[in-house]
Amino acid sequence: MTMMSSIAVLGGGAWGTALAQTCARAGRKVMLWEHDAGNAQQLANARESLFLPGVKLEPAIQVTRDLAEAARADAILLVIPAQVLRAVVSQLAPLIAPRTPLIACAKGIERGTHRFMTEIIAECAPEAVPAILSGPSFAADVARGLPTAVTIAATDAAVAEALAQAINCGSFRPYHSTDVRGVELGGATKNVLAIAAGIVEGKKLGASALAAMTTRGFAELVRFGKAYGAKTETMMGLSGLGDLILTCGTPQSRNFSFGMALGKGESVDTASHGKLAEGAFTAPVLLEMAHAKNIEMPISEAVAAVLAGQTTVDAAIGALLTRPLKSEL
Ligand SMILES: NC(=O)C1=CN([C@@H]2O[C@H](COP(=O)(O)OP(=O)(O)OC[C@H]3O[C@@H](n4cnc5c(N)ncnc54)[C@H](OP(=O)(O)O)[C@@H]3O)[C@@H](O)[C@H]2O)C=CC1
Ligand SMILES: O=C(CO)COP(=O)(O)O
Repeated sequence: MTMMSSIAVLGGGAWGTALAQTCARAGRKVMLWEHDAGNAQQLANARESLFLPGVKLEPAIQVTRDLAEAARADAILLVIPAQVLRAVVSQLAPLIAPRTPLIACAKGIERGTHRFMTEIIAECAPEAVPAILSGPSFAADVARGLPTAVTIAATDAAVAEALAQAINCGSFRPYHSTDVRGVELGGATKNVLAIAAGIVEGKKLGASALAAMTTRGFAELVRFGKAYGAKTETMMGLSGLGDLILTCGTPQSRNFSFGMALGKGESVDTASHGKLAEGAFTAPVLLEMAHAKNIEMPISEAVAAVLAGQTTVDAAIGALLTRPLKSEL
């Protein structure tokens, strides 16, 4: 694979801005594409994203609203919410050169179709090379250059390795992998579990309950992953267990803080406080996919039921605690 000297980042939200910073620090020529006029203006003039206030863009980052300009890059990071990925990749597909790597950075599964992020890329841009970036990494930490490790996966090992090289900058350390499904599935699933962990915190159920929830949540992630083709080692790595530990442990996670608000009695409609909590979108589709393969996921099921208004937080906790006793394994 040839050297990737230019990288486009689609999405000037929190994570897109942080990844643009990283790519610039890695010495790449960076084009940051933002669809919203107000945020694009803020990025270009104030050199700050509305989603990541206080972080000044590296001078090497150019901002554009022209998708065709961004499409000329050697590799493109797709840093937009999971549910809009299809629309953006469909617009992008006719503009890119064949074999351009398109790296999904969203953590979700498409509602309605049950498609993982790289499946959407393969469908909408068949000439591109799909890849996925995921792992324990808060945008605010990465943007400030704090040490972070993530995983980047593509089916071709050489592509994954070249992408990892291209975005590696001292503090931001990407491991490479060919287990695409394992990497994308971990990130999507842990967001739902982080909502459950936040509920535990919001209800003040204690540190022991939080550890139990996180561990039994990981058991659900592994069951789901095995059924959908993930490697066990991947689920035990950065994009699975690593990200689960991160987002189940701090209100810095938007999914966790969404759950915390629910646990404190806020309504589903207001609990996100206007921030993106991907797990809320993933929960119902995760459950449909679990049911399709008869996989038991009681914690995820409880989150989905609370979000759909089918049960209350208290009733869901009571139901989880009174399930019949069973073998741990
Ligand atoms: N923040 C983080 O720490 C991390 C986030 N992620 C993942 O990255 C993904 C993006 O998250 P994040 O950047 O934090 O979210 P933000 O809400 O901060 O930003 C989302 C960005 O996507 C844009 N967007 C929304 N709809 C569209 C659309 N239809 N077309 C084009 N752009 C659109 C938004 O623009 P606007 O709203 O102005 O329309 C905004 O610029 C999520 O899947 C998240 O799970 C992964 C790792 C870390
Ligand atoms: O995925 C993340 C960190 O790895 C970000 O988590 P939140 O989307 O919950 O903030």
